[in-house]
This record gives sequence, structure tokens and C-alpha cells, in this order.
Amino acid sequence: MEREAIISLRGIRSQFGQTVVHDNLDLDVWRGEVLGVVGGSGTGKSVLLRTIAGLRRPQAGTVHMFGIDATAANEEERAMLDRRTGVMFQDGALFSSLTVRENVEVPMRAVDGLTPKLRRALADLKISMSGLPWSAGDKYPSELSGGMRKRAGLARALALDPEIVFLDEPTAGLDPIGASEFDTLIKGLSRQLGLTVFLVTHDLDTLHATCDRIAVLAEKRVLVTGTMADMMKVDHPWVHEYFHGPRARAAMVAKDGNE
Ligand SMILES: Nc1ncnc2c1ncn2[C@@H]1O[C@H](COP(=O)(O)OP(=O)(O)OP(=O)(O)O)[C@@H](O)[C@H]1O
Repeated sequence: MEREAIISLRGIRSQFGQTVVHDNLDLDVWRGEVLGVVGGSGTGKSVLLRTIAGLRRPQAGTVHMFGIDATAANEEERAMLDRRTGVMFQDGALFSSLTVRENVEVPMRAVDGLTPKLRRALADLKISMSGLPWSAGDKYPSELSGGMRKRAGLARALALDPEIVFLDEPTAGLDPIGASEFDTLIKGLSRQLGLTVFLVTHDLDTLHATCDRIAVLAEKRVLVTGTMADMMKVDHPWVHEYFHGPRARAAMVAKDGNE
């Protein structure tokens, strides 16, 4: 079957003052895949996520999403791209003065013709899909555990039935059981909804459990992409250490134990 590049980056340059974070970076993300982005601290994983999600403009290069040049999009096209994508930030980035349900309803307010009753019902559905109990809808973020806040952030990212979701370190700060449950949730949502998932992570267990493909950021670009098996054969020092180090071995043992 022909692969469709739902996201296509060419020649991306990201710069803050004199600091060049990305230089001539290319990447394709295939429709329906879970792509895990890894790299050393400060290699620009979050900046890349923000660039693709339209939250910052690259200094050079193009971002195509759904075949549209997002870097040249007019207001109408940008709104359409925003509707077809969802973003979940590390801490959930929820509004503290709103309940979980109200947070999930925020993106829906931009959609004409949704009555408050319908918004509420849709928000409850997303809350439930994200593995939260019904009762969580009436709670404020401060009343939730870190793991529940992440799920609430995911529910909000799913609010408009996106085709792509961006997840920034979804399992950071979760205990191993919570992290593993979140991995299962992401994989399940991707498979059931045909979602494309772009996730930034340091978590080797997440790479094993959820990702179809991995992209490694190093030397200001995407150094290599491929499956976990492909990564094991890469000779670059950082990539080798990351995928063969003691943590990698532990993650591999955990994965084999679960199969
Ligand atoms: N708004 C900003 N202003 C100035 N520099 C920034 C800004 N955002 C990011 N940077 C710089 O860009 C580089 C990449 O940051 P980014 O957060 O994308 O790294 P990362 O790979 O996600 O790191 P980590 O794994 O530690 O989260 C860093 O050197 C950071 O200081």
C-alpha cells in the first residue's frame, strides 16, 4: 500500500538569536503511524513539535500538513489545520479555573452550531476515551493526580476528532504502571481511530510499546528514522549508546517479558 506523508518537513531551520537548533531538517510522517522523536536534551524536540503544530515559525523551510503548506497558510487554512490536529503538552496545560469538562470544551467553542448540551456530551465522550472516570469531568485540574491531568490534556487534544495528535513527553513524571497504561491508551487510540501520533519522548518503554517508527534528532537534523530494529544497527555514538545502554537493555527485557 502507498504511504501517505501526512506531515512533510523540508529544509527546516530553527534559530534563537545566534543559536541554531535545526538546520536543513527533513522529515516525513506517515498517515496512521505512531512516530517517536528522541534525541539528547536540547536537540530541539519540543521546538520541532511546536513548529509542526503551528505554534512557532521556522526561520527557513516548509511544513506541509495534509498537503497544505502550513508555513504559507492564510488564516482560514490555519484554522482548518488547527481543527484537524490536537496538542497535548507535558503538564496537560489545562486552565486551572475551569473544570476538566470545561477544559475539553474550549476547542469546541470555535465550532459553529454546537449547542452547550452537545458540547457537554462530546466532552464527556473524550474524557471517557482518555481513560478518566465520568466523575473527573466536574473536577478542577488541582484536584487530579499528574497522570489524570495528562489524560485530561489528552481528552482536550482529542476534542475536535483530530487526524494528528502531538504529544510532548506523555509519560514524563508518571510512575511505571501509569506510564505503561498511558502507552497502551495511545497505541489503542491510534489503532482504533486511525490517528497519526507524533510524540516526543525520553522513555524507552514508550518507544517499544507504542511507536511504529522512531526519528532521532542529532546534529541539528533528523539523523535517522526507522523501526526499533533499525535503530539497533545505527553506528552513530549517541544513537548507539541510547539504544544499547543499560536502560535500553532493561526496556528490551520488559518488552520481551510482556509478549
Ligand atoms: N523560546 C525560546 N527562546 C530561546 N531559546 C529557546 C526557546 N525555546 C527553545 N529554545 C532553545 O532551543 C533548544 C532546543 O530546545 P527544546 O526544548 O526543543 O529541546 P528538547 O530537545 O525538547 O530538550 P529536552 O529533552 O531537554 O526537553 C534549547 O537550546 C533551548 O534553549
